[in-house]
Amino acid sequence: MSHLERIRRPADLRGLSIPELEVLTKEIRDFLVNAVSRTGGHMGPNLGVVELTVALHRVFDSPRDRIVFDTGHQAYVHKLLTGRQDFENLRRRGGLSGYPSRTESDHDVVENSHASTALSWADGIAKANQVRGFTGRSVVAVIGDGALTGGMAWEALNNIAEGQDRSVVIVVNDNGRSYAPTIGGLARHLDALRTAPHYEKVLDWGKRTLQRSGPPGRMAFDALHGMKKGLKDVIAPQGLFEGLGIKYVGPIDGHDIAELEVALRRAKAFGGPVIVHAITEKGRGYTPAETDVVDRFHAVGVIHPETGLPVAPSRFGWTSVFAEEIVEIGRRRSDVVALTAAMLAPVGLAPFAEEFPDRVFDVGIAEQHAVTSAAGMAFAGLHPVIALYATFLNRGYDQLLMDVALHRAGVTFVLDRSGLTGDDGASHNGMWDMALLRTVPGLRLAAPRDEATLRAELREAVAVEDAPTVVRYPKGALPEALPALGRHGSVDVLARHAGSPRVLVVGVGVMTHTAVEVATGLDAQGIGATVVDPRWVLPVSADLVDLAGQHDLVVTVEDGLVTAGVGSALRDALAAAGNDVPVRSHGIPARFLEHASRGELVEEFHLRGQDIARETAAAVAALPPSASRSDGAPAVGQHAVRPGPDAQPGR
Ligand SMILES: Cc1ncc(C[n+]2csc(CCOP(=O)(O)OP(=O)(O)O)c2C)c(N)n1
Ligand SMILES: CC(=O)[C@@H](O)[C@H](O)COP(=O)(O)O
Ligand SMILES: [Mg+2]
Repeated sequence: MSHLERIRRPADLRGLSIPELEVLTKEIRDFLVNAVSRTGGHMGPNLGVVELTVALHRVFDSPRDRIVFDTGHQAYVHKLLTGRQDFENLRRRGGLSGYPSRTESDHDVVENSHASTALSWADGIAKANQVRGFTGRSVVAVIGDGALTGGMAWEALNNIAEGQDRSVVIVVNDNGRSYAPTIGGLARHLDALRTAPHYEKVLDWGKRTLQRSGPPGRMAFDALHGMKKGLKDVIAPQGLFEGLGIKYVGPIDGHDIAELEVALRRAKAFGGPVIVHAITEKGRGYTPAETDVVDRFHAVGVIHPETGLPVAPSRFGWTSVFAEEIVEIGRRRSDVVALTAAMLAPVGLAPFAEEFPDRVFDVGIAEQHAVTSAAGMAFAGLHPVIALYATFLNRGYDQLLMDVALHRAGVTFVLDRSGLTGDDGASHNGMWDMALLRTVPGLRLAAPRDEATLRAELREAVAVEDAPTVVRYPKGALPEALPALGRHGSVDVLARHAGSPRVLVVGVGVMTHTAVEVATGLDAQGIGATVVDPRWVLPVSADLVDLAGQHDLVVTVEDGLVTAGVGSALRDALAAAGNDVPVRSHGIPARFLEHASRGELVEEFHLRGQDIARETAAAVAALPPSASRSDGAPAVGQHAVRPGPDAQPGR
């Protein structure tokens, strides 16, 4: 039986010698490479925290001492050491979550995978321990150098510094990268601190050499030692943290368990706020990750463990289309600039950065700052395009509302991973953007259905200079092209089936493909359905309201919150127009979703074409006979016009 197999709980670590621990860490790395190669997941981040996590669980007494992981993507080792070693179904329905999960273990605290929150969690837990009289308990927050660039982290540091009698141990897991190398002044500061080992070595050399060379040498060393504070502030300027009132311990070799344990025990004994600065290597111990220049295997799909190469080559997807089109736009528009929150490559901005290095800005994991900085850029004559994953825009909602929209700033938001993403768990689904953005006055949101509409709607978006625009699309591969048969005003007509009563099926974005399947299913039952794509889905256009009002039943299908998305907006608009045509909305339920595949969630929420067709047919059968508003001929057709090349966003 391996050392790892004998670890059932953290206490089992404490009897191991350093040589045994070294065997254990090798076993853990081998386990991670083999397991994550089969399922996909966060390989690099977890290979970088093997020794750190072992040391943490040897020094602290989880769950009495709470250990909080920021973002949570680097908690696989923590799971292995707390009784969870079945990674067969990692990130799959019924298997382990890719993030901490309270239902899996009482060693887990934060399930949210949005970065930069751990210090605030730790501050809150420490305060609660104090108020409740729980003495002798430590709270540990493990935060990456990337997550430390998030504003929340600094709000928390400001507060943690106030609690000089609260034991908060902040472990900065500094591997110098988010995906790419971490940007900004903080990164430079951490770099400076990283050089500190040289500072200590210089001082040791001074002690050994100068003091042995007689009075002149001793005088020189005394002068050097007298300058220690000054020198240290120059060579190893931990003033930033100690100036806040937070003791700084480090930098520590984050792969030396003995050194880590000495530092962590010092920090634990300190009894107040303390930072342990651990220098780690993302992807350590696995050559394909160590040599990966893009992101050190930050997040991988299923790969060959020997080579690290993907088993299935990645397909040309939504992100690739955006990556191409934004470069084309950049060539035509010198005022267009791009912003990313530490995700340049994942959101598809690498080609833009390659061609326009002075017109792309990586702000770190700082979405709030990105949004308001973009408002400043727009005010000063640029057209910023902020590319984010949809779920991370949640963090910049107030800045979008009050800095961009209030000032009618022409800023374009490109939201990748919108809708159901699935395997990354509850906080990664891009399910809230349309519900949130419905509330923003003046904002216009487009949801392309295929490559052509993504290119067209992106071009239309950057042409708007007096309001925020949003273009949102899902994760992964592009669907087939879905050309329009015609247009009803600003609304694309995709399919028309005669029959009575008449149903209007409104598809939002990629869900228009499902809408077409719904109409086909209804047609087979003699129910006439017309399928439309509003393109600019929020605010709901007068053309769509007009069209809906001519039907006997309206069905909407969207990859967003069913309670507050396009369907509910259309229902409200029809009511405001005095039209009582029933509207059946299909979308994502307003609850937190367990990790599963996108397909499993689509099926669970009855969002397949056949599901919606079946439910719609039942609704039609229940319509009162008087409901029919016409002879069943499709309401569109006579008004249909060919779509213009770059139609203006719906007003
Ligand atoms: C608010 C937010 N924005 C973006 C992300 C995407 N993201 C996940 S991990 C990561 C990089 C984190 O870097 P770091 O904190 O240094 O941890 P490491 O992966 O290096 O261990 C990013 C940007 C996120 N999870 N949350
Ligand atoms: C933890 C985090 O936020 C990212 O690493 C995310 O898991 C990546 O998602 P994709 O794999 O969809 O790019
Ligand atoms: Mg990092």
